This record gives sequence, C-alpha cells and structure tokens, in this order.
Amino acid sequence: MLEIREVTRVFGTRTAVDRVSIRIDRPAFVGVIGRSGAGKSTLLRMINRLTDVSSGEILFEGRDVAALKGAEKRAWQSRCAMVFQQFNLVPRLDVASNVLHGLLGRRATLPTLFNLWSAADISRALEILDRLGIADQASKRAEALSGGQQQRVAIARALMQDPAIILADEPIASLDPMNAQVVMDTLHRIQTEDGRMVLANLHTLDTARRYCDRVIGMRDGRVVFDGTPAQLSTQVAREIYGADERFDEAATSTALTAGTQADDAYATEMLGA
Ligand SMILES: Nc1ncnc2c1ncn2[C@@H]1O[C@H](COP(=O)(O)OP(=O)(O)OP(=O)(O)O)[C@@H](O)[C@H]1O
Repeated sequence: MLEIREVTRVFGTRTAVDRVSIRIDRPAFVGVIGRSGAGKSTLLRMINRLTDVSSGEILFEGRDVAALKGAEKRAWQSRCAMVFQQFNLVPRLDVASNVLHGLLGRRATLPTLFNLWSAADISRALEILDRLGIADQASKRAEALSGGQQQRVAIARALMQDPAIILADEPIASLDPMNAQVVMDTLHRIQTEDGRMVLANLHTLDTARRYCDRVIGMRDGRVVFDGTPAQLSTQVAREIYGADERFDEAATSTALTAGTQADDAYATEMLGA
C-alpha cells in the first residue's frame, strides 16, 4: 500500500532523514518514535509533500507520489491528510467552516472563498462532527474550544478529505492526559472502523505501546527499530532515544503521576516533550 524506498532529506549540511525504507502493506496504526531532531516530522512531511525528498521514492499503490507535480500533487495531498500538534485551525472561524475547509483542495476556489458550501457538504461536515462527539460545538468559534476539542475539529477536517492516510505529527503533544486519550481513541476508532491508515509521530512510549499495531523508532534520521509494541522493551527504547541509565520510561509517560522532577527534566531534554 505505502512503500518508502531509500528516502533521504538533506537540509544544508544536515541529513534529517537518511535512506529510510518502510513498507506498510495494510491500513494499520503505525507510530513513529524517537528523540527530538530524529527526523520524524520531516518523514511525515515528505509523505504529504509539504517537504520534498532529496532522493528516494514514496510509492502509494505503486505510484511514486514523491515525484508528483501541480494538480496531481494536490490530489495526493488530499488523499493523505495531515493533523498537527498545534491543530492549525482558523481560530476566529466557526467549527463547521473549519471542517469544511478540508474540501479546499477538492472544490473550486471561488465558491469556497465565499463560504458557499453545498447542502450535501454541510450535512457531511455535521455528520463527521457528530461522529466525533462535538456536533454541539459546530457554530462556535474554533478558538473558544478546549485543546482536545480543537484537535478533534482538526481530525474532522482531515476526514472531510476522505483520506486513505492520516498523518498525525505529535497530535497529543499539546494536550493534557485526559484530552490526549480522547484524541488517541478517536484516531484509533477511525483507523479500525474506516480502514484508513494512521501514521503518527508520538513522543510518549506508553501511547505508542497502547495504540499502535507497529512502532518505528528513528535515531539520527535512520530507522533503528521496526516492530510490534511487544518488542519495544525498555532496552530497545533506550537504544532508540540514545539514552543512558538515567533513562526512566515512566518519565516519558503521559500519566499525571509519572516521574520525578529530575526525570521530567531529563525526559524533556531527550524527547523534546
Ligand atoms: N526546514 C528545515 N530547515 C533546516 N533544517 C531542518 C528543517 N526541518 C528540519 N530540520 C532539521 O532536521 C532535523 C530533523 O528534524 P525533525 O523536525 O524532522 O525531527 P523530529 O524528530 O520531528 O523532532 P521534533 O520531535 O523535535 O519535532 C533536525 O536537525 C532539524 O533541525
């Protein structure tokens, strides 16, 4: 389904992603972990074509999407929707309009510029909001919602594109543990119920273990682990994060009680959390 072949991205003298190859044969929930600067965001952004590859191929259903240009590139971008850590909503716009903006790549510019959405589009946006449990927020400004609700609006906007793949770049890094769980549950439900692939950069190990079918560990731009959550032992995690014996797994947890202050400071340094 998705095959990343020997993909490299160089920024100046820095190789952010170094000959990465990953093959995902079926829609699954795949997590990418690694310390800050490991190349996780760059990898996701190359799949979505927000960043170009320096070399290598990204094949989706046999076609190299890394080489697409113009309208074909935009069509691909709407098939692999992106969800960001900071939600990237239009804060002063109402929730329903934010969701409808997921159609921007698919509809003519002029009607969308004037918010002239069809009745069918509006009813679909409301259905998606209902499914995600936030239909009652549809007329509110996005900025009036909690972080967890805003991230669900961003997921609703992604779903409006009817994507084959959802790329989530640290989707819960700005959320408290309770909202983080709601957002992860939402992504997980979408993956299993709709059969869409979810590829998510995650900064906490417990989240990766709990939600992912498969975990990819990156270090210095390379894939250093690719396996199931069960194979992700503390020792393996240490190797991925390049951490010494001070590495305390609890300190990378989203749980409220995890870690001492010293652990937390160390985890922040390691994970950029
Ligand atoms: N647009 C850019 N220009 C220059 N260097 C960049 C750019 N984007 C990323 N880099 C560099 O590439 C490397 C990988 O960055 P990337 O953001 O992909 O890592 P990451 O694993 O996602 O880290 P984080 O968790 O902190 O976001 C870093 O050294 C970063 O400074």
